[in-house]
Amino acid sequence: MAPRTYPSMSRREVEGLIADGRMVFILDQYVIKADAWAPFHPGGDKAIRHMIGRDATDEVTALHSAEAREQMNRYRIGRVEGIWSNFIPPIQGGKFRPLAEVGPGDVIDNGPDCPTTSASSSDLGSRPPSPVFDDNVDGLLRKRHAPAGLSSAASISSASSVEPEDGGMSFLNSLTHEKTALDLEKYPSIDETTQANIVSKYRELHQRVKDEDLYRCNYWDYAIEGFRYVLLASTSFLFLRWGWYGTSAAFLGALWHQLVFTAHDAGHMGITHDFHTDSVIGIIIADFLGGLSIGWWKKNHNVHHVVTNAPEHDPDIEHMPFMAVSHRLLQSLRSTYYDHVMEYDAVAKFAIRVQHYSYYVLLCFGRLNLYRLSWAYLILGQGPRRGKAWWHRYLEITGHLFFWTWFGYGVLYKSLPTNWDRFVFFLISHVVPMPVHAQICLSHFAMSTADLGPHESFPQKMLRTTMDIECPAWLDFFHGGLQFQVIHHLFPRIPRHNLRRTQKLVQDFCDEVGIPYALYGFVDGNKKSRGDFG
Ligand code: HEM
Repeated sequence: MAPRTYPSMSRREVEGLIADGRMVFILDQYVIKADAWAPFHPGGDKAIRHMIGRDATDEVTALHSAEAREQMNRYRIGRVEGIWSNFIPPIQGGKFRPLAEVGPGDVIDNGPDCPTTSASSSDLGSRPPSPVFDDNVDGLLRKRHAPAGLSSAASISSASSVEPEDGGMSFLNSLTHEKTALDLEKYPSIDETTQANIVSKYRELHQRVKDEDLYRCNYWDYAIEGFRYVLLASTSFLFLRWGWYGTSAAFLGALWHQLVFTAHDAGHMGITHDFHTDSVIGIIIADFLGGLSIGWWKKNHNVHHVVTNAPEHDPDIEHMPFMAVSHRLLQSLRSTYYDHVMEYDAVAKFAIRVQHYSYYVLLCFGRLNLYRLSWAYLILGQGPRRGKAWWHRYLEITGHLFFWTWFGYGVLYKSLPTNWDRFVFFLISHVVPMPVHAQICLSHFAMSTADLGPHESFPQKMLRTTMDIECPAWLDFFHGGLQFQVIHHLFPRIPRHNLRRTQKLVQDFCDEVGIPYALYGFVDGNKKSRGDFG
């Protein structure tokens, strides 16, 4: 059968479709209209919404299987010529003109009516109502220098006396501009040619990753993980039997800490690469064994991967009123993920003032917050109700009933003699996995939260907003792949045990295109995240 041809579409025509409410993005020079598919999309609609009006080729390639990519061809409606100049998606505040608004004398072409050369002040002027450039909030609190070789996006200035009340707004805005300027200075220019070159080298890198077979999962590595899990579970069980309740709880906590890593791999389809198989693995580990919802996690995490470290869009850095990792959160931003305003109220003012002390304490109770979010997700049916993932919710609910039967009834109620023992067991088992929360925060909290505009390429943004942790290979099991967060963000479906090999290729890529690669020791990374050591 002759391949189907598609009409060439101008940028203005695409704009008109988006103004009419269509979910349109660019993929491999084709215009994709995803409206009909969105209700069935396992990745949810928000991930797609953040790509509207953009060339989503690299994001889509990173997050999908070859079969899903193939499936997208069905939604082609046209093609575009040359380098696509990204719009700011409507969900991020972009404004679009309906085609009807064009008068007879107006030229409709694919020209760059969006600035493409740099995030200049005129670019700022055309942006959504809230300012969008910034750096970390600890910039408000203390002064430190980034280690040599690392972007000064992460370096911080001092202004501990700042009170960002209404009168502080202009200060916050000027800080935003200042931090953005720093990023623009330290990272390659976001002009069209430079970014196109980075994209082209990134695609070559991806080809090298495939040529070196780095997507192939070595199941033996997971057999070793499985052996570790069984060892931790049996040790916990034996100590429970012997009446060593605290020790038993600690081993159970250690098991949960380790299990999260494999749930993360499965959530990204990074084990078998089969959507259903990896989903079931994820549900068994997260829901049946851990009492958490992998569906909630995926919904949250998918958005995090497409808008990493954007204060108003990325749920992974939205922890108001308890913590703020960007000064922009000190102005009651509206979260597009949660669809509500993250108030900078009296509670937030107090909590954020002491966040460098409360940080680790809050992390100790991170798991309790995950229960809350998981239940809300399952009870309110926030997951996909149609499409290939419709049944996940029911399996997850079964998983939660199973979890509370073995843990709530079997361990806490039946095996422990007193309420005090129950309380201590619960506390220890839930605090011991705390390092996983620190490991998750570590990758992003100290990195830039600036928005350099719609023309920054996917690879540059991932490298600017994410850091890796240096550790010896024998400690990889403890970090569970999260130490290679940069590599993971560039290629989320690569199996965890291949990330160390991929790191070398990424370092060469960074050297070639001149993007700093943020690599810290575990302690230094923590100092940066917490922000006031040293
Ligand atoms: C018509 C367009 C699209 C189609 C047909 C489509 C299809 C799919 C399919 C079949 C999956 C299941 C996993 C797989 O087999 O790879 C999936 C997952 C996913 N998609 Fe899309 N997709 C589209 C657009 C997008 C866009 C624009 C984004 C944003 C970058 C996106 C983000 C995701 C994410 C994050 C997942 C992972 C979901 C999970 O495993 O829970 N998709 N998509």
